[in-house]
Amino acid sequence: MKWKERVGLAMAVSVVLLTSVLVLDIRYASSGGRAEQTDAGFILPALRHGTARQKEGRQFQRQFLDKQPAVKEPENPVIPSRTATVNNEELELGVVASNATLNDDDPAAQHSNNEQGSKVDVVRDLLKGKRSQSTNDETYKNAEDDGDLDHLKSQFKDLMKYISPAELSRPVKGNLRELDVTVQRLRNVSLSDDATSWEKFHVSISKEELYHEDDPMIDELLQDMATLEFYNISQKEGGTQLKLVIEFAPGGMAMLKPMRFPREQETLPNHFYFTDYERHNAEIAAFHLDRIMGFRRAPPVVGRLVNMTTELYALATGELLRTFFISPAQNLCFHGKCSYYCDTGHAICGHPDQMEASLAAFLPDKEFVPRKTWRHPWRRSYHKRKKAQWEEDDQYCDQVRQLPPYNEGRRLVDLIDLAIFDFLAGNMDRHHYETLSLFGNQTFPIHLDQGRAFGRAKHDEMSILAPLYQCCLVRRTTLATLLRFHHGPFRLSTLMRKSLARDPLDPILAAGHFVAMDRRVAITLRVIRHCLSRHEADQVIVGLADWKDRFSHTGS
Ligand SMILES: Nc1ncnc2c1ncn2[C@@H]1O[C@H](COP(=O)(O)OP(=O)(O)OP(=O)(O)O)[C@@H](O)[C@H]1O
Ligand SMILES: [Mn+2]
Repeated sequence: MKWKERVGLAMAVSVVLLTSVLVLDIRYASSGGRAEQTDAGFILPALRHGTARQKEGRQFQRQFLDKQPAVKEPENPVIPSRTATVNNEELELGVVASNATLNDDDPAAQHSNNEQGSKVDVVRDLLKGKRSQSTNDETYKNAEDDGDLDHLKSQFKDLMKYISPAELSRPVKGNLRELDVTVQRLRNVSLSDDATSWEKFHVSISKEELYHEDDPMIDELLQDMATLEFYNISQKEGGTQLKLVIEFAPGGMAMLKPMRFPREQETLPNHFYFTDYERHNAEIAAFHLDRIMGFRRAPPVVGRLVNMTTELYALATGELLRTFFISPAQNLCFHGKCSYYCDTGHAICGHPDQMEASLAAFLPDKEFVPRKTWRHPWRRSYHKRKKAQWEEDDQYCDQVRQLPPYNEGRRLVDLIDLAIFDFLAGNMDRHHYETLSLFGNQTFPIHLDQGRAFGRAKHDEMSILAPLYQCCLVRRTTLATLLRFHHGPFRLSTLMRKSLARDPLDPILAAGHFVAMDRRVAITLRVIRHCLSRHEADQVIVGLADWKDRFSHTGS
């Protein structure tokens, strides 16, 4: 035998021996624990169950798991859009584009647009009254940083006559008449002394809001979700992207959305609103925004740094478990099973096994408090070439106003609140909404699923405001809130920064989003002003007559 052949033979023998050792190790492990095959190979059960074999297991995965046979092709390749221009088509606007004749010198209006010459540019110019001058972020510095509050106050003076000056300095009290109509009352339940924060949350939900302003129970719930030990995890059925249902030992559940990308990564330019990734930080920020706006219609959400080894892998079973693997960079990853982005090419990976996530408090069980799902009248087409009717018909709102439940009561104006909330957050993904059927139809829509908000800080998606500019309808209290955000001294960006600072994963948003929110407040106010230039104030501002009555009596 030649020297080269001998070396070759020796190497072949050692490969065979090494493989047998590996196989034996796995067999051994599987007799004690539950070795499971993943898409990318085997993972030692030691990782899954407790700490005894954990160190050894980690060493094993470091050494070998990335050397397993090549991973499968992604099961679910995402088909990219063919042309970038389709995006602009989606952004076409109706009534604002054709009618806007607004003009003011709000520096916040001078926003940039990456898509030169798009239809959105046209709308922006119309709203602005002249071509945007600046593409520089400096333009949108917070006013309080500049000591420039007087300048802000000089704007929208025309809108000030619909609110009282006191409403600029503190959150407005909505006209919440039925705060005492609660789950507790309608279901006739009482709480035990050792009730969990979830139980307290559930029974206190009212016909008007999910939780009461300043209720300390919400902080308790956030704290619990951020710190309590996970007891069980499973994949959330339904929905398009991966979500986990977390159960905590004392009872109580949360919906987990994992972090996929750093905060700075924006919606990919070729992604539609319906192919965009969900962002855990968007869920967190949207909860804070909803609360700051005084709606309290979004379930509480908190950020948490999750240990994937001990908190996820150790508890995963079945199909979910089989999707865990170690990446070539030695990070622990998994992808779960769902219809979008649940494959090896779009796996969620830790550093090496630490992962940020958002945890949203579960609403009460549907058996206990049933919910009704409604199709949103301003739903987008969710198709890369088709448009929805409202995108082409400026009179669309006239039809909606005829239909129950939009023909009477609060629902239509609630959807306009929701549109303003979504516009501030940049969320285009509002296809359905839910209400608690226990409370009938005259109750709020729950603000659920904000995972696709905060995707583009420099882009203002005007079409999100379609319910506002097509119906020309807004609650007086929402107008007061927007004016307060605009005038300061605590502008929306300041309030958001302060509120988000309490989250364990702060900073939650990249800086550009704070600038964007202040800018969008001003844009929304200009749209309302535009409506007021075309319609009687009583027709536009809901609750104006009531307030005038009260104001003339009390003077406050
Ligand atoms: N906090 C919650 N408590 C109870 N159920 C919830 C909660 N959040 C969401 N759900 C339910 O789970 C469903 C899916 O959640 P979500 O909409 O956030 O995920 P998604 O993947 O974005 O779904 P989709 O792709 O359908 O938009 C919701 O329609 C809702 O019925
Ligand atoms: Mn969604």
